[in-house]
Amino acid sequence: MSKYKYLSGFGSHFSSEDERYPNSLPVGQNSPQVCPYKLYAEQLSGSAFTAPRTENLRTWLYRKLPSAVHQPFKPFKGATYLKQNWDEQPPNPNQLRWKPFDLPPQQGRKTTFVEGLHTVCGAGDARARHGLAIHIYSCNESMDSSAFYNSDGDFLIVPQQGDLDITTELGRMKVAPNEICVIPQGIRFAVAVNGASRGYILEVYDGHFVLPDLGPIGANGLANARDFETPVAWFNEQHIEDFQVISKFQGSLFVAQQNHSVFDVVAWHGNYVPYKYDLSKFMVINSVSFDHCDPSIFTVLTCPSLRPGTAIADFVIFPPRWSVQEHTFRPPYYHRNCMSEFMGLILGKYEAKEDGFAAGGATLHSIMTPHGPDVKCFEGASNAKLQPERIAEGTQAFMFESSLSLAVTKWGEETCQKLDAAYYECWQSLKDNFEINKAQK
Ligand SMILES: O=C(O)Cc1cc(O)ccc1O
Ligand SMILES: [Fe+2]
Repeated sequence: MSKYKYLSGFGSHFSSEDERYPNSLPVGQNSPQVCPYKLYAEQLSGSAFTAPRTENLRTWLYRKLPSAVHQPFKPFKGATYLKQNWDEQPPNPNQLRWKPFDLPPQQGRKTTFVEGLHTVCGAGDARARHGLAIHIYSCNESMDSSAFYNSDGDFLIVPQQGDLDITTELGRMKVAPNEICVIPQGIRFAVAVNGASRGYILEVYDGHFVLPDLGPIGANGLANARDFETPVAWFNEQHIEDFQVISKFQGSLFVAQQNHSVFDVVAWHGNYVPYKYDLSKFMVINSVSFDHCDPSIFTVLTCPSLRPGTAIADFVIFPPRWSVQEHTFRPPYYHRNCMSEFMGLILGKYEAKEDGFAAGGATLHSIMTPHGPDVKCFEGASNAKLQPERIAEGTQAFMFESSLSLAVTKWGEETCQKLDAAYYECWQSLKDNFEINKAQK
């Protein structure tokens, strides 16, 4: 039997007990004078106590020891390239493309998920609770007797290579490439891997991810709430004497020692939870008449700003689908955007650029930076016979789209040595096809 069990739904109020400990959840109240099994009650708040009901997030944890039982935090020196300093480099308005980011070297010291966090770009300040960061993780070692939590915001994790076996305070989940997970602010988790693993992380400081409104689409479609999966309660019965808790706080990492595991939650209830989602379950909506729709139709999750309809960050995918538009240039249009567009590739090829944009790599088209299909894509799609066509079969590209203007770190621009200096060339041989013929005059 699989060790992974999930509760289905998004934004639900769940209750879960480790099946080995029935009746561990208090009935009818949160703080009994003495909890079942003499557990400690601890509330984890993901919103202000007074947030409106629709946004109010909290979970009650029933655990062997409260989280407060730990030694003082000290600086953690293990993750050299995790940054929240957006002034390392001068601003760069160019189209940027990265070749696949390195996996850790096979020889020598191994790297855990936390040690392998590399910040590529970002904006804002975790202290002001506004902004975001985009990281690449690259690791080949499981976290052992340690856990990580992010005091600064939520992590949306997009594995590109290697399955992640994630133990959280609320339970265990397996997240494979073409699946994603969200670990909300404060929730402790440990990542185990099997071999070299790599992926992308969108970190948001402002608030939490929600499903986009569907407007005229109606009550169903895009990412359906029932397809989100939250792990069931599980605690590690093994006693661990020497456990390290690593915290990201105001952009820096700290570590505290404690004589018990953080994975000691026997039961919990609430709506502030980690979850995973299989991208192949996305119900694609698109034009069945003419023209190319804006990519907002492919939004899986959004972290809204206070400005209506304007996201701190959207997580958008480009899934396999039928393309059927008539008298239409079907690939993405040429464009300039008042939003930042960071793209990654999980599998296969991206239709607007079949060459040069490889799985495990990335592109960044910053605010107002012009971009669009390369020459090959333009020529091909301008001359293609328009019949129904299955596109992006076996592929999955995604975009983190943000209303913030993102700065690239020194690691992103220099140290990683993956920037493709020739990227701009993909547009240079686009011809001026302008012609005035009789029919148009
Ligand atoms: O730039 C990109 O490739 C992403 C993108 C895709 C699309 O279909 C329309 C606009 C857009 O920015
Ligand atoms: Fe774009």
